[in-house]
Amino acid sequence: MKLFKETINHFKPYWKGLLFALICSGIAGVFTIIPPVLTGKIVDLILDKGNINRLSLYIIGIMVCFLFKVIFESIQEFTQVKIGLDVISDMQLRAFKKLHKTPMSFFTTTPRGDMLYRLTHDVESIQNLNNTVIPRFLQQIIGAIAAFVAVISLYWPAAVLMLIVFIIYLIPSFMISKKVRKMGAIQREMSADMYHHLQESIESVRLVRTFQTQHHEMRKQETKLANWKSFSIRAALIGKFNWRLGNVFNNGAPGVLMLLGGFAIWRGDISIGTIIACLGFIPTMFLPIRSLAENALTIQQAIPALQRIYEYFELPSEQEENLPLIENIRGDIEISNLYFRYPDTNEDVLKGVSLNIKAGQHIGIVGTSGGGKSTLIQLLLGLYPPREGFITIDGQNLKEIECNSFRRQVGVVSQETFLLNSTLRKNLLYANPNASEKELVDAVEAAGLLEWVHSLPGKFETIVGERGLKLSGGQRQRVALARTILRHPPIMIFDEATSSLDGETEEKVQSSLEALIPGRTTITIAHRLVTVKDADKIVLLDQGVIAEEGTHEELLSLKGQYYQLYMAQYSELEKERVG
Ligand SMILES: Nc1ncnc2c1ncn2[C@@H]1O[C@H](COP(=O)(O)OP(=O)(O)OP(=O)(O)O)[C@@H](O)[C@H]1O
Repeated sequence: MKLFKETINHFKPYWKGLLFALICSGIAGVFTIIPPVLTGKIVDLILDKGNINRLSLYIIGIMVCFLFKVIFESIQEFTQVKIGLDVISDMQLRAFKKLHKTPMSFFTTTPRGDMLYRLTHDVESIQNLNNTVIPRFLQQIIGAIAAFVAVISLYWPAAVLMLIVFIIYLIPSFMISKKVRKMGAIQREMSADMYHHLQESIESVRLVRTFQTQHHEMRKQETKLANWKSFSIRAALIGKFNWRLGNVFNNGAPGVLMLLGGFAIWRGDISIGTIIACLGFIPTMFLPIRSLAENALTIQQAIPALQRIYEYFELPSEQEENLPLIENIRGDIEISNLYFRYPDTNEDVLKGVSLNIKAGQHIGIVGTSGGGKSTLIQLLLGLYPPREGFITIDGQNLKEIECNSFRRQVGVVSQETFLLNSTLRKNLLYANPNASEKELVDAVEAAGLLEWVHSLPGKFETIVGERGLKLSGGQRQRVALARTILRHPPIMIFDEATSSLDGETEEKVQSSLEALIPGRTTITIAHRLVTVKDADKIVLLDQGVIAEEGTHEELLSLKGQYYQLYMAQYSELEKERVG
């Protein structure tokens, strides 16, 4: 019922077009019932040896009716297919928008294959239903109603008899359809699971080859395929049985009608022409159920697909709508008594973290692996809400402002740089499509990439990413850096931005970064302490707690964890210096 209501809501904006389609279908229905009536009249005319001139008139009448039927049915079908496609596009866009608003926790707990399957295969099966079954079904239903009305007016007992046959067929057909629908839902879940496994295997091909787990992956896919196949065969068999049942009733109905009709003719209640006209209506009356049975699989696939798409409409949103925007931020950040644990876990990753960052300050965050550094940044970006505590930006609680308006003013460079399968220019301008050519060149120069770009045959138009030029780790990070520069963000975050670079490249990128820092609030996460040595304040995060805090010199003089780490990383260097 909910499914039905939701679907109706999607069609509401297109009610005018639907009404037009319905009118066309009604007109086509009228042209459907005239030919069998005329056929009956022709039979009676021939048997009574009546006026032969009327015979040609009736035949022309039948031909004209068929012509108009086809014209109106085509207009109706086209209108409905168009509306259906509009509705499907709306649905897909709504699901897509919802995904972009949903909390990050959804992405960490939902397989990517499942999301893609819903937005592609599920939408496709709804499309199949829309393009082929629904427009014809409307014609068939209207045709069947018109035929039923015509039979009532010709010889009502025939109409009652057809109704009884119809109901007898509907009961088993309904029960089988219910079963097929349930099976259809399971079948789609199985397909989505296979799709997810395929996608994961392809994405992790390097890992699979390195660990030589091809056989394991293949066996897994084979088992999934075998289960899916045997289940699909059962579903198809049951679906086909429904269709055969429809055929039995469709072919048996004329026999029953002829029995009743023959008796009525013998008693002189009706003419032979009348019963022939009634017989002519049987295929039209049975067409909707036959086509339902024939398209059972398409329908049964589309219903769970619709359900699966609708599930996405109900996903929670990251934030409520219409929160105030934050513009032109200065960059004051206050993190107060932050507690956080990831969804579906029961241990806090951050345990009472407090940190005050003044606009324009450079803060370094260091600490042991798994200490919660990246998590803190994710919370700062509003990607996860804290369990306790709060974060303010220029004095405004992050929870109470539209996070996207804040994120637009933050530049993040992390270890992972995602490149679009497009030109270098498009990849760079992704952060700021309105940047001028000069800004683009300046940003690339600041990131130390200009020389490299000029050495490329296609310069800025070189395709990079998935199917283009493969960039080294250092080049990728510098592209990410240039992107951030193009955005002129008042807040910048570097999360291990230089960790995958060799010493010489790191130095170059580091000096590019340092040139950007003055005047902006900057947070640098680093394992190599030398990266944050010059920061205004360094925070050592250990197991979700700020263990030490101060400048490089202050922390060294504490002779605590920072000192230990520093000595471990640079003891050789220090020894040399002291020596
Ligand atoms: N999506 C997640 N779901 C559950 N736990 C997570 C998730 N992401 C991280 N964690 C856990 O949270 C803890 C902190 O991780 P985080 O990535 O913040 O540490 P980090 O200090 O940045 O580590 P590293 O220096 O190794 O990058 C770790 O114990 C990690 O296992």
